[in-house]
Amino acid sequence: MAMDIGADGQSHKAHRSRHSGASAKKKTKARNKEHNSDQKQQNPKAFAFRSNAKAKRLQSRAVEKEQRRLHLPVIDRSYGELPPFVVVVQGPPQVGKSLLIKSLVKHYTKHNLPEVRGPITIVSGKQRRLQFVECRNDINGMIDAAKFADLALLLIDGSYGFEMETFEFLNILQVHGFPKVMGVLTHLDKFKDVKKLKKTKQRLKHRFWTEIYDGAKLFYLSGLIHGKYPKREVHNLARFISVMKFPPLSWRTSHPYILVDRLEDVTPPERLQMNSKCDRNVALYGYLRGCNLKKGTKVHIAGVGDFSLAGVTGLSDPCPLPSAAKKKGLRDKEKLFYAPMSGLGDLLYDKDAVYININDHFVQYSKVDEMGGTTNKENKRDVGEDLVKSLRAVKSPIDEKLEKTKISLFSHNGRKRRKAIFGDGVDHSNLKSTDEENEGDEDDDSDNDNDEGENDRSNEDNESCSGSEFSDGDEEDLKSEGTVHILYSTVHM
Ligand SMILES: Nc1nc2c(ncn2[C@@H]2O[C@H](COP(=O)(O)OP(=O)(O)OP(=O)(O)O)[C@@H](O)[C@H]2O)c(=O)[nH]1
Repeated sequence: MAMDIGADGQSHKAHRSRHSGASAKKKTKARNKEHNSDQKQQNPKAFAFRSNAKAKRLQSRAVEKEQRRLHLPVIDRSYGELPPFVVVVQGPPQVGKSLLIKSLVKHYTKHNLPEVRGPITIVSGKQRRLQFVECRNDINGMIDAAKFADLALLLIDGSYGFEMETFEFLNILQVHGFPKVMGVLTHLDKFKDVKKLKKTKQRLKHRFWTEIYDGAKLFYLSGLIHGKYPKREVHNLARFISVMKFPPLSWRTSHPYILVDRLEDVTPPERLQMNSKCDRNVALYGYLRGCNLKKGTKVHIAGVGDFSLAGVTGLSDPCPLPSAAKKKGLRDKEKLFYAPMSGLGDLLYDKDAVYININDHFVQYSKVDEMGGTTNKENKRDVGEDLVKSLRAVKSPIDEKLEKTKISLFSHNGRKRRKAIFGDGVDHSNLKSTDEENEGDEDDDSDNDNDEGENDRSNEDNESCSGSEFSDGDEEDLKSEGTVHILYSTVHM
């Protein structure tokens, strides 16, 4: 035993640490803990990873970085306003493709789409336009869609599971550069059991991931509300599409291609009359993507064949991006759309005409009383109203009527009456004699009779020549006299 002897001569016992008992145990525990933690904090990076998932993530990131370094950077050659991105909606029959496009169009434009036909272009943001296309369910339709899709929305019937169409389309996408893909599960309202629904969602998600890649986005549409997808879910899906990035696909950036959203047969009618099976001239309209298209290059029209271009013309943008960049978001006025094949907005463009479709219940005519006058105060007939009414009741087109018309240059009767009526609704027959003018007054009455529903031939003629004042009797007279009829049916709107 050691003994210290102090200056005062007293001896002190050295401290003996306790080896047993509660306090000894406590101390040993604390010492061990300290020792362990010291070891842990020694440069943890120098040793193996601690979290499995984290290591996996780090590794895949490192590989990705390495791959990016090995590849040439993708150069986006596009300049100016980008053409709309194409969103292809694909899925087996009756899965809800049309309904989804209608819901998305309604979300973006606040307009109801009567039917989905051809590409539908909409302005979805200040810098972005989208073109929705429904993918046909045959192999050719899928191949075509894979060629122009920037994003493919794969619709899957959740209550049924994956179907062949989805796998086929995925395989086709593989060989076309694989654009962005997003899955959408529908018909989930058919599950009554919540547990089963949850399990099915999980199962389908993992199946989807094995087909595409781990973490591929799968969207759930829980069911229908008043025959439409819930607004909140459509809104979320639309947000995803709006912020999605579309990296350029290398083959596409080096080849010009057009998704045709309108076509028009511009073959001269005379050529058609001579031979109904003659070669046609067709004008195709659409946004040019990829690179520049030159006149004279050969083009391939999917499903039709190879052709040489007769000409290329730059047209004004039918669905331009909003110009002012002041406010955040889009004002309602700027939410534009263009869907010439679907009849959205009841507006249809043609090369030389614009057709406006107005539903019957929006059109109101003032009533015509039995005496032929209108019931309004001034007792005047509106020229425009007559014009529209006569056009609505036309039973055969003008070319058919012209075919039936006979022209004789010399009249037997010296007292003939000429009337040249033009489609602008104005009677140009100012050369009438006085007695003819009197007859004209009578004509007014008989014309009104026609309006009340007489369906004889002269009535048809009257209607076609838009604003004519001929009565039945007069028409017969004219025929027998062989007067030349000049009919123009141009309508200025
Ligand atoms: N219960 C239920 N019905 C749905 C759902 N989605 C779509 N439908 C219905 O399924 C039917 C078919 O919808 P469409 O949008 O015409 O399907 P589609 O894929 O365009 O059909 P095709 O053009 O024939 O291939 C419609 O009657 C929809 O109301 C859903 O999530 N739940």
